[in-house]
Amino acid sequence: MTDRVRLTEYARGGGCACKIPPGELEAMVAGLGPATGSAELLVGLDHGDDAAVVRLDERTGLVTTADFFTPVVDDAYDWGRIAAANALSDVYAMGGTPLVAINLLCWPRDVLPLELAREVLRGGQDVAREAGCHLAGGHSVDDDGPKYGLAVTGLVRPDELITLDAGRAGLPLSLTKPLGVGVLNTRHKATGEVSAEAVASMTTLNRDAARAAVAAGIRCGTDVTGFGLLGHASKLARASGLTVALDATRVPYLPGARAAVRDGHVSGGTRRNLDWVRPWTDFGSTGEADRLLLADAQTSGGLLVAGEVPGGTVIGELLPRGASMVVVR
Ligand SMILES: Nc1ncnc2c1ncn2[C@@H]1O[C@H](COP(=O)(O)OP(=O)(O)OP(=O)(O)O)[C@@H](O)[C@H]1O
Ligand SMILES: [Mg+2]
Repeated sequence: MTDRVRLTEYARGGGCACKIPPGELEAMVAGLGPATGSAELLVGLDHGDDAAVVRLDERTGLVTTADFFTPVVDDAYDWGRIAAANALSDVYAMGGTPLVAINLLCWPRDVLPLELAREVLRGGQDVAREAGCHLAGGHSVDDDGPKYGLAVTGLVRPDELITLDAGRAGLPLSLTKPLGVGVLNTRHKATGEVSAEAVASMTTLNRDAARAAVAAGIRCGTDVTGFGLLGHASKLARASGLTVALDATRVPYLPGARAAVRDGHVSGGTRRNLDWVRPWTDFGSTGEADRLLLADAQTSGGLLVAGEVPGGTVIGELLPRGASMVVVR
């Protein structure tokens, strides 16, 4: 029975493309602050950073984040690994180290066998182990559709924090994973065709990229996930009060990504991302296929950082704020 299940058939939107669109999310959470706790809040809701951070002492910040989503691939073990790598990524994106995580699981127990859920959890466990992060509990709910992810707690040195608002004009922008997992996952959902490169990319931890970024003195960045490169670059530009200039010809893509766009495998989330950034983006003569690829909703994407990092690709730079907040050439 478990062999015949196609998990992506149970997903309304795939992976990070199932997120509430950026504009709607920001309207929804606007005004939820200010902070009310006793610990000093180092990173809160202000700019929509990847995680919240509170200060424990002079040298230690506590990082906390949660992420869960619908199946992006049919293979339960791979989906578990991808969801865990994606959730852990938000701690890495802040320059932190994950310490302990708990599973968040929604499962349609009348429809899908629990042994399949075990496979999902096994995938998450293996990736958490690779990250050196305890997976020590969780919460499980009977639901209409499967969803999985982690709540992760980590540590960061306050002077090594990586945030959206720390950009400076003149810094290069680097990306540490190729784009295209969104369109490849959309193709997988439609046709069953597996992209081994996409699975390998999504299950790769952002740990080494984050360590390299911190070692390089980088203090501004984020991970590229559901809002696509353009969406996350927009948030960075807005928080830092700068313009992001992207060189579309330098952006790396996974094999097959361009063909997947050509064949129409573009998720609703990706189209919404593009619509969201249009008002402040100068696309020059960039064609529609490239615009869609740059807006492609990623799941467990790479880091976008202000600086140069070993293993990353320089794809643009930060400029003083100009007429457009994002410029694509
Ligand atoms: N329901 C909510 N209440 C309060 N804040 C929220 C809520 N949902 C999202 N946020 C905040 O909005 C910002 C953007 O959320 P989003 O999930 O896109 O970030 P993220 O965790 O970096 O995403 P990803 O996992 O795709 O990298 C974050 O700062 C997040 O904490
Ligand atoms: Mg993030």
